[in-house]
Amino acid sequence: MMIRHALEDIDVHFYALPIDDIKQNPIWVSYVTSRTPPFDTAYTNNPLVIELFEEAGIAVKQPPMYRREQYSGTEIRRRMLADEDWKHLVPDAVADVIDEIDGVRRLKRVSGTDGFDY
Ligand SMILES: Nc1ncnc2c1ncn2[C@@H]1O[C@H](COP(=O)(O)OP(=O)(O)OP(=O)(O)O)[C@@H](O)[C@H]1O
Ligand SMILES: NC(=O)c1ccc[n+]([C@@H]2O[C@H](COP(=O)(O)O)[C@@H](O)[C@H]2O)c1
Repeated sequence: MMIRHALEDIDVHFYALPIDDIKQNPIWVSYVTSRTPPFDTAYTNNPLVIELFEEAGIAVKQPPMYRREQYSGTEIRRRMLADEDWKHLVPDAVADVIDEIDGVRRLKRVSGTDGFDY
């Protein structure tokens, strides 16, 4: 929903296909291609995904990282947990969805533990 809203706002036409993590690397590329229209290039920076697609003979392109120190899911979640500013790091549509679903409170709740801090 967040990706869809953000891309609609900048008039990018696309469709998203949900693909499960099947946790079986040897058949993962076959699983992906069985659920997608034909494609000749995969775009990713994920080392495992690069390896699996290249092994299967599918071309991979790696988009250059842009201001990675701040445009990072890990960094944005850290800011949410620390009550620091984060909305300027995501598209407006994404911030709206996170607000609508009370996302920061939910993140704080699921980041807790049921044990001691050692
Ligand atoms: N700053 C960035 N510039 C360009 N591409 C990026 C950037 N951050 C993530 N990507 C790419 O977007 C895709 C999705 O990345 P992902 O969802 O793992 O984001 P992430 O910020 O790495 O999240 P997390 O910190 O939770 O691992 C990957 O192909 C990744 O390489
Ligand atoms: N065996 C598997 O289920 C398997 C293998 C490789 C990647 N994946 C998933 O595919 C996705 C790849 O996304 P990115 O290329 O955007 O990192 C990730 O969610 C990753 O966990 C799953």
